[in-house]
Order: sequence, then C-alpha cells, then structure tokens
Amino acid sequence: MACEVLEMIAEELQILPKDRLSKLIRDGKSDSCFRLNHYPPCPQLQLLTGQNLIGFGEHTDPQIISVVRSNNTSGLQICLRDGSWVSVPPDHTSFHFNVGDSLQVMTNGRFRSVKHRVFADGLRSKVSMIYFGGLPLDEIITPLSCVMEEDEESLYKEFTWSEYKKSAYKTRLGDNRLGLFEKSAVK
Ligand SMILES: O=C(O)CCC(=O)C(=O)O
Ligand SMILES: [Fe+2]
Repeated sequence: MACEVLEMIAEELQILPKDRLSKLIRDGKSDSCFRLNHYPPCPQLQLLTGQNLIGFGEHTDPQIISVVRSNNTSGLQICLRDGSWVSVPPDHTSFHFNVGDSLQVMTNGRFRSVKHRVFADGLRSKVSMIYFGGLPLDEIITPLSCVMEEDEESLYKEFTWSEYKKSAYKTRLGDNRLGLFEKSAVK
C-alpha cells in the first residue's frame, strides 16, 4: 500500500520511472520498520492535571512515508502551517499516511513532512501500528533531478540515510532535525 501511494505521488510529480520512490522501500536493504504503540488510559492523572496527556510528543517522521492504523480512539493530531493543531478523526477502518523528512528532501520541499503528536485517550487504551518506509542505509537523500525546475537549487546538503538517522538520534524528538541539513543552516 505504501508503494502504491508512493507511485501515485511519483505520477503527480511526473517522477520517472514510476517506481523511483517505491523501489527504495521495496529494496531488500531498505531500512523500513514496524512499530506498535500502546497508550494506556490514565483517567486519574488526567483528572489531577486537568489536561489531556501527551502519549507521543510532537515530531516529524524521518523516513520516506509512514502508514498508521489505530483502534477507534482519538488522539492523533497534525500541525498546520499556521501552527494550529487539528485532530485526525479516529477510524479503525482507515489508514493514515505521513510524509517523512526524506520525501520532503527528495521532492525539494514540494511534499512536506507534517509535524504530529498523540494524546492518550482519557478512558480507553489507544493502540497504533505504524509501518515506516525507509531507505537503504547508504542511499543518498537528495532532491530528484526530475522534480526540479531548471536552475532550481537543492534546499538541502547531501547526506545519506545513515547519516540522517545518526544525527536524528542525537537530537530531541521535537527538534527540527532536518534543519541541520538545510543549506541555509548555520554551521
Ligand atoms: O501512535 C500513533 O498513532 C502515531 C505514533 C507516531 O507518530 C510514531 O510512532 O512516529
Ligand atoms: Fe510519527
């Protein structure tokens, strides 16, 4: 399914061949992973603090694409350009896709990795399963020449997925991890 969506994105951006993105996560060496998150309900703590409890702090996903499926509980929110947060309606029959930082770089910012966070549900256990489609470790993450306009310059320095991963592990979850790789970044 992740491959199909990447092929739709490739079609939209006129990326050729059509499987240019999807073959990265199909690759036997792709650094993809699967995560299962469990957010137990904490009604007493919630009452005590009078706030919804953060289950997973705000962040962007570093890979190419993430596919999320959750049980019927609310909590997932995405951040809009103006900084406001909107809730993703719970629907255990649907999949939610996040564009990851790597896809943002490969499209030179045409697709943006969206910041998201998760609140624990006040009453029920929230369970999510997420497939993160990643690149092979030695793959260079750089804008694809076929998406670039003539004379368009890359917004990013050149780096491999392995370098990005190492750098991301050294930062805090909510940091703008891609910021370090922007050409305009202060060294
Ligand atoms: O648990 C969720 O619903 C999403 C978690 C998430 O964003 C992540 O694991 O990167
Ligand atoms: Fe995430």
